[in-house]
Amino acid sequence: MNEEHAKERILELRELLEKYNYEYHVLDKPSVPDAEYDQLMKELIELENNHPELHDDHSPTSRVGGAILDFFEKVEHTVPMLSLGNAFNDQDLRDFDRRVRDGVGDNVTYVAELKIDGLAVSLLYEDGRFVRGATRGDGTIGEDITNNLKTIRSIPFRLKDPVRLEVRGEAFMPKKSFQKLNAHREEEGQELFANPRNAAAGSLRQLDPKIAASRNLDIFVYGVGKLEGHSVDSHDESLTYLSHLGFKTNAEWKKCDNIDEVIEYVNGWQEKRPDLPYEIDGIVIKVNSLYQQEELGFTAKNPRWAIAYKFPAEEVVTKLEGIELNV
Ligand SMILES: CC(C)(C)c1nc(N2CCN(c3ncccn3)CC2)c2cc(C(N)=O)c(N)nc2n1
Repeated sequence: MNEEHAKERILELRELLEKYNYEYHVLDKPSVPDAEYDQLMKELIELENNHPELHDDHSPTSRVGGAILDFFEKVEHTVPMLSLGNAFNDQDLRDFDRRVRDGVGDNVTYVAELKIDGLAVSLLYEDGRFVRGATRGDGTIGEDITNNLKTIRSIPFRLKDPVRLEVRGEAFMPKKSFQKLNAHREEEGQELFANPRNAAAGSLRQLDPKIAASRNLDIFVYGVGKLEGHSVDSHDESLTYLSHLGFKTNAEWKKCDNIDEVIEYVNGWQEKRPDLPYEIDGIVIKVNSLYQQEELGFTAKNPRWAIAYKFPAEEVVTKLEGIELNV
């Protein structure tokens, strides 16, 4: 194929694949089967390899994780990603509720949500386009894993509104994908992952994005770090807005009018936990009003307006060379 023709074909494929990618990742309504998409992508990768002079960072090939990185760039979070205080029983939750009501009075409602057991990440959007994704790291400095996060299909590349937004979420590996991955690794005589959280973290820390792309990772977004171009007054409103924008939020969250309803929700999910298709390690409880969150503020490292109720570790039976251990 001569130079002129190759350039034409590359530009044509880039446009076509961007359209298909937008349909698949944002509209979730692909107009071509995956096999056709993959075939066109393969053709473009080949053509671009033969014509490095036509390289373009915003080619669709950059989405499927072309270049293997030597290291991850450091990223400073504009709004630090805090950690959470823990509660281990009902009394801890009642103590938390008392502290909150001492701070803001008795007219307080909570939002309770499942605590997804994965890896906390932050996604940055400018003009409604996904520009960068990073690990939580130590809460202030994380690692740029944009290329790996691009392989998570539930991360929208373009939002419904052109907002500048930093959104937080938990990337995770569904239980079924974890079981399949470990079964494959066992066949290959490779070391197994201990749990889905380690498998998700290990996958997102791969320098070769093609490996992350093969791990069927997913994400639930749970909060906003920074939001320009729109305003919300409460946490339940921000969750609703995030799903309007095209994000995947966890549908099990519940607005609770008092701590008794929170305790009921916590006990309910402690029972239903094994039936979920993903792992959770507890429940996160947040004061719903953003104004009251502001009033309550933070301790040295945790918000006073949120707490994580931790479930006891699940009974796991580990077969170790035929010896049954209950750990
Ligand atoms: C925005 C706040 C601070 C209230 C907050 N912080 C969270 N986390 C902080 C601690 N994180 C953390 N991670 C590693 C080491 C220390 N802390 C991991 C995220 C939340 C995690 C989940 C979840 N997992 O499903 C959730 N539904 N809501 C959260 N909300």
